[in-house]
Amino acid sequence: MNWTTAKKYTDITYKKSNGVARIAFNRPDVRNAFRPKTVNELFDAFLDAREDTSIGVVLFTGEGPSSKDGKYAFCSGGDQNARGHQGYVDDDGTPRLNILEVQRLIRFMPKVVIAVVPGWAVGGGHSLHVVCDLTLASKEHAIFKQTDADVTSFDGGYGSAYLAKMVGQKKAREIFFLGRNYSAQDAFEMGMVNAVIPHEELESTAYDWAQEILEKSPTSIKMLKFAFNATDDGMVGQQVFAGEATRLAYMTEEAKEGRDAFLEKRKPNFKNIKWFS
Ligand SMILES: CC(C)(COP(=O)(O)OP(=O)(O)OC[C@H]1O[C@@H](n2cnc3c(N)ncnc32)[C@H](O)[C@@H]1OP(=O)(O)O)[C@@H](O)C(=O)NCCC(=O)NCCSC(=O)c1cc(O)c2ccccc2c1O
Repeated sequence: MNWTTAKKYTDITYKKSNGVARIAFNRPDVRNAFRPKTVNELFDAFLDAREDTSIGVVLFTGEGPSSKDGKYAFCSGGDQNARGHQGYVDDDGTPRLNILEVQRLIRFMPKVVIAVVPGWAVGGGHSLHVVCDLTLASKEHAIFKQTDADVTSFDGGYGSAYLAKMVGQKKAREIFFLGRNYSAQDAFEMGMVNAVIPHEELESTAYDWAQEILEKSPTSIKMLKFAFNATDDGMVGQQVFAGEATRLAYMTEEAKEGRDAFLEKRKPNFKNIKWFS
């Protein structure tokens, strides 16, 4: 893996290598909790990865270990020190819940996002792994836990409802209502983790998975992602899928005839276009 720093940030790291982007929380001493600054940086990096046509897969992870106690974390959710009256308070004093915008960016980007979980995935950090397309977890250090009900928070979107699609209603309710710790193996058996990987091999395995995906047809991968999403995302899911279908339609001869006819101020001639079934 030959990572090159794509952009320098304060709260995250952002690197690229051979078609893969790597975005990582970089606040290991607070278990990679996110504050508004972290979330703004995440949004910026994910947007760059979405727009970079050389990138097909994003690895989303957490730097570590903590300099205080040597423990690893993917993310422990919203930084409780930054939590104000109505949300997580920005430098300008505005309260925000903008991690949900990052969730939507991950969900709707036409690229595969893999959560690479080296340690704790907790609260809003748990929800982030849920919204990613795939999750790989450290055999020794990954722990999954939902603390929302301990801190009067509730991710009522993908974090809970989509989790229930993944692990079943009873199990999802147990995860949220009891807030217990689950190992990588527990999470794998529930269906919310794709593979349990020895810690030392976690990053290289994630990179190998990314390279395997990059051997596939980009159009197939993005249409499949949007098709998987569509059944759970309602009209927005249909819109995102249809947007890509429109792009494919724009590439046809009949679309070019429609555009040219308008520009040439004539009636379009679709007579030679076949009605394939
Ligand atoms: C993650 C833990 C279970 C780890 O426990 P452990 O015993 O290993 O470590 P410590 O507790 O000693 O933590 C070490 C160090 O880190 C600090 N820290 C950890 N997590 C946070 C945090 N989230 N915010 C601030 N600081 C944190 C901790 O204080 C220690 O500092 P020292 O100075 O003492 O060294 C455990 O740490 C834990 O339970 N953490 C809290 C998890 C949590 O409740 N997260 C918030 C859930 S709510 C949320 O994330 C959320 C955010 C949103 O923006 C939403 C938006 C819209 C809808 C829903 C949202 C949402 O649910």
